[in-house]
Amino acid sequence: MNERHTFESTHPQSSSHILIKRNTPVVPVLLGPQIPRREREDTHERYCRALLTLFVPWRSINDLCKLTETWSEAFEARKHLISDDALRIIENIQLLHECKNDRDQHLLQLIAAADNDNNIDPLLIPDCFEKADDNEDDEPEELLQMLSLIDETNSTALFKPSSYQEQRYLHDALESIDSTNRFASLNDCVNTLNRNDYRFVNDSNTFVIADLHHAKMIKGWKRDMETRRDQARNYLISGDDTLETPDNEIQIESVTAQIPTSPLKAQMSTVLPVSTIEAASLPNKSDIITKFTLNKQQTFAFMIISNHLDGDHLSQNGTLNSQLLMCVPGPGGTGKSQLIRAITYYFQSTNRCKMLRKLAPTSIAAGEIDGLTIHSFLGESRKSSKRQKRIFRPGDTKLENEWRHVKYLIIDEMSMVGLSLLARLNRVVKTAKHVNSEEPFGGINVIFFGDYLQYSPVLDKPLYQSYLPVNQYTERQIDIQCAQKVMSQINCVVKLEKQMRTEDTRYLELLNRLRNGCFKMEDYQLLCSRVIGSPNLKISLQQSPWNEAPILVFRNAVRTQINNRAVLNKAIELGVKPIVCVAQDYVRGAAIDDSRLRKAILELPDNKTEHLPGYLPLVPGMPVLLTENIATELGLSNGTRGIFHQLVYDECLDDTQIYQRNFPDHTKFVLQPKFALVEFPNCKLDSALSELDPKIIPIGLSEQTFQFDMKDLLVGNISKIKKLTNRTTKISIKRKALPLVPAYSITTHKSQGQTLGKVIIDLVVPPGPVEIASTYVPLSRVKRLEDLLILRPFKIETLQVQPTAAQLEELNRLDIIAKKTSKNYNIIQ
Ligand SMILES: Nc1ncnc2c1ncn2[C@@H]1O[C@H](COP(=O)(O)OP(=O)(O)OP(=O)(O)O)[C@@H](O)[C@H]1O
Repeated sequence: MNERHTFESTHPQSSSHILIKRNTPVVPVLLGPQIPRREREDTHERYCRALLTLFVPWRSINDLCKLTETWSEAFEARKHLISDDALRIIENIQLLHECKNDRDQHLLQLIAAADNDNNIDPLLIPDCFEKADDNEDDEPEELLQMLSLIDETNSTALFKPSSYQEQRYLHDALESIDSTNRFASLNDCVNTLNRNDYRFVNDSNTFVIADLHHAKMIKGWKRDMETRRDQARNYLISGDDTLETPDNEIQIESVTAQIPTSPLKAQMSTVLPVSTIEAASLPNKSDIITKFTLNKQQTFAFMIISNHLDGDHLSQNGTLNSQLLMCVPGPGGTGKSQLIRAITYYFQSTNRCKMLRKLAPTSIAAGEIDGLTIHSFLGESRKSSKRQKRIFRPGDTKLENEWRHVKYLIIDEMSMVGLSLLARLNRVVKTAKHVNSEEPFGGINVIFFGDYLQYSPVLDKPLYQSYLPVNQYTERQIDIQCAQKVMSQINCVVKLEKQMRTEDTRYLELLNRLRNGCFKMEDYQLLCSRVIGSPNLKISLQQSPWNEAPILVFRNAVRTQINNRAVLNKAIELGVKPIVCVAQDYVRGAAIDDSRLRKAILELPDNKTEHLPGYLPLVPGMPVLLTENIATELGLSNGTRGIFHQLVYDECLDDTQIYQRNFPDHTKFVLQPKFALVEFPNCKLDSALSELDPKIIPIGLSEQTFQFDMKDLLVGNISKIKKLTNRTTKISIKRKALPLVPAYSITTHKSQGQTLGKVIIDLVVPPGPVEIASTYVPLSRVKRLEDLLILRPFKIETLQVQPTAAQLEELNRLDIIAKKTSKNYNIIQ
């Protein structure tokens, strides 16, 4: 029995807590932030404070540190009170910090070994490698106090774009849209709006005050959605409709001639743009090729994969590796998604859908192919901090169950997959499969789809990145090299070249020249004929269809401003009062009192606030984008388009003065929204939620934490600035808001992978590097030139960007493998 001690009766926790002294040695794991490093000057004070509170007996703060002492003086003065045992623990804490350097050295040896024999055991590489100093807490109280010392008139720029050119760019982009007639109602009315006698209708059907019934309904909807999401995910992972797979269940794979009959399965497999499936008996391969009207190249790829699945590859050319590591590259619109649908249908119709896993780097791309995001298998979500990452170990039954039956892995939108992301996935799959670590993905067959000339991954290196020697190896560098090795082993390539989306051959040829870096003067002239204001262009942006066409821009700040204007313009057209939801921001659980800080944070573009907007203007019938993955499995993810129907909110009084500058005087600010009802036409819910129409989804408040740098707000205080230079000026903000933004304008990045009806595109690129994707992605979203308008005159040079050397090298490599593939599989061509 361990020794137990009670607290004194005056101790606040005396009735609920006791102290236990363990008889056997244990390794304590401290919860909370890590103990700061001893040797760093900027963290030494915090180091002393942490050690004093942990190792020196104390009852009140005065026992630890006098008012006149610094924490390091207090620590020196009380060090003798720390026992020898405790001093050893302190040394071990420091040792732990130092061990991280040794670990790096160890990783260096691993990569050297990997270079020699490509034999990295995934279990030897740690799952989460954190830079030791990354996660030290900020001191918001101190920073907020400093802010209160600053004279408001001294602190000018609250939110300023990084450079003059950038500022200029944002200004010019907005001016160009303002000079069209797109927001004519807003411009005409701007004076009327601010006049007190102007009458707006309060739209009480759309904006409804919450009551008890709403509170009850939102709880029920949430539960219902969660159950349906789990069912859908379970089906996508295991092909089963049941929620749990018991650990000890013996799984027998049977191949029967039955078509899946579950309503969920039927519902998940109906996304067929070409024709509908009404299969009564098992179709053979040629039936599927006909059903999906696959072209020659699509058919070739389909046959390679389906033959491999059926074991027919063994009878092919004996030199072929039995593991299929395939790549299907193709420009936008060449039918990659269509081919994936046909492959999926083959797996389904032969009752082998458990063997196929479809993943994509973004939730929108995953939704396109009825797949899941790569991230959802890595245990990393946007919400979870580094410390909350799921750690995968061999023997993790949940992990093994998730991958038990998977034999084929489709990875779509490969241009957006980074080397480091691929390496992490490779490691997870190897751990799950428990098999020979030499084989990429533990022997699973992998098929990559995508177009390397489209947008590349954010904060990661593209898969085609060639090897660059580095001085110091980190886990990231090792990851990158592992993934490069995987990509170098691709053994089968089928290129898709026939354009299936674009109907306008002249425009198609223009797009091809653009992606190949040989854009001509006549192409430029053709595009110029679509610039708004061109003499022969007789269109009005005030009227359908152009008043509904999304405006594709490069910068989030421009997108936000255009959206605000578009919503206000629509409100005026409808004669309704403008309504704006304001986010609720907190620092350490408390609302922000300082009005400058509050305003500055609310005005941040939503790409800096974990996609929760500070201001969300709303008008009935407006297009919106969801900014959070509510249920990717049900087609409700970050980037999904919807139509706003209703807002339910609590009435609350607040000082709205601080928001007023951004919106007209008559705007109503909603500070406590409860939920919004949004129609998502492509949502995969099989039946309507209780009391709602089909496809209407309630979107509740979301909570996210992000960092805000107070430097710009603090610059006025010269005397304090020195103190700040050596430490962080960032504070953590917790925001509650609806995860929705208006979708009148979207960024070009978000448009990748979508076919759009009519679009208005800005082709003037912002300061900074330009890649082919910058113009190719937005221009290739439409089927015909006449579906496109260009916001303002642009330079031909923007469209004469060449593919990078690394891109060209990889495209050539894939070309060579494609030729070999064609020879090896000539029987099925
Ligand atoms: N074999 C086919 N028969 C008929 N229509 C097809 C075929 N292949 C593709 N399509 C149609 O062409 C359009 C573009 O196809 P898809 O979305 O599959 O291309 P993609 O290569 O995935 O494009 P992106 O890279 O932009 O996502 C779609 O409307 C699709 O239905």
